[in-house]
Amino acid sequence: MRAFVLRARSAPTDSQLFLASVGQEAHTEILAHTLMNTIFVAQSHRNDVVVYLVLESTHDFSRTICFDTRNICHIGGFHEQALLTKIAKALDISRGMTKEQTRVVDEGITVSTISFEKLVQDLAVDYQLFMMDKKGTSIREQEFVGNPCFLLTDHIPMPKKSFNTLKRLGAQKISLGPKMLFASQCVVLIHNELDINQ
Ligand SMILES: C[S@@+](CC[C@H](N)C(=O)[O-])C[C@H]1O[C@@H](n2cnc3c(N)ncnc32)[C@H](O)[C@@H]1O
Repeated sequence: MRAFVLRARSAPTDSQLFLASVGQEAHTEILAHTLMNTIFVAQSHRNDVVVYLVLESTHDFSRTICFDTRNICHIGGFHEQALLTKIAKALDISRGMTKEQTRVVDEGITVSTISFEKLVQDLAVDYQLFMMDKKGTSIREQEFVGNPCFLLTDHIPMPKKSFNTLKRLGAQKISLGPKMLFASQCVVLIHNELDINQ
């Protein structure tokens, strides 16, 4: 399995605010683009990928929306609007949830009130964590054994305190080259590298 975590620090957990933030400062379209490129291939979707979108602009708890491609049946299309609608639906379903609760959104899709820190601690049990960083080891020099999990952010960088948590969990920094890319571009390059080498 390949896992991808997009930590969207500026993404609102209120569905209406989330949808209204497309093209605005929070750039919530990043979530749809990243989801699209992580899950879909031409005429199909991958079936060995789990994507976690962590939305952190909230009055109560972060929302972690999980898309597990082993169980997803019909997501409603791969265009931006379909994916944004699905995320907004998950946010609506999550209203009123207490800390560390999970609800089913659709087949293969869940929403949880768990934080990024708790999520990565849980993922570290089954996955080797890789933090995407322009200054890390080149992905072409990295050997992948077992299940990799790639950690990305939106346009707001990872806060310093998270680095200590990630270091403790053995996360390694991986680079895709000298240009600063969108998260949605990173996932294409990561998939391609693994597709060729695994
Ligand atoms: C638009 S970038 C985030 C930019 C953010 N302002 C920063 O300074 O980290 C989105 C995500 O892609 C990752 N990323 C962008 N270019 C990369 C590269 N060349 N190699 C590895 N990761 C990259 C970043 O680490 C981040 O997780």
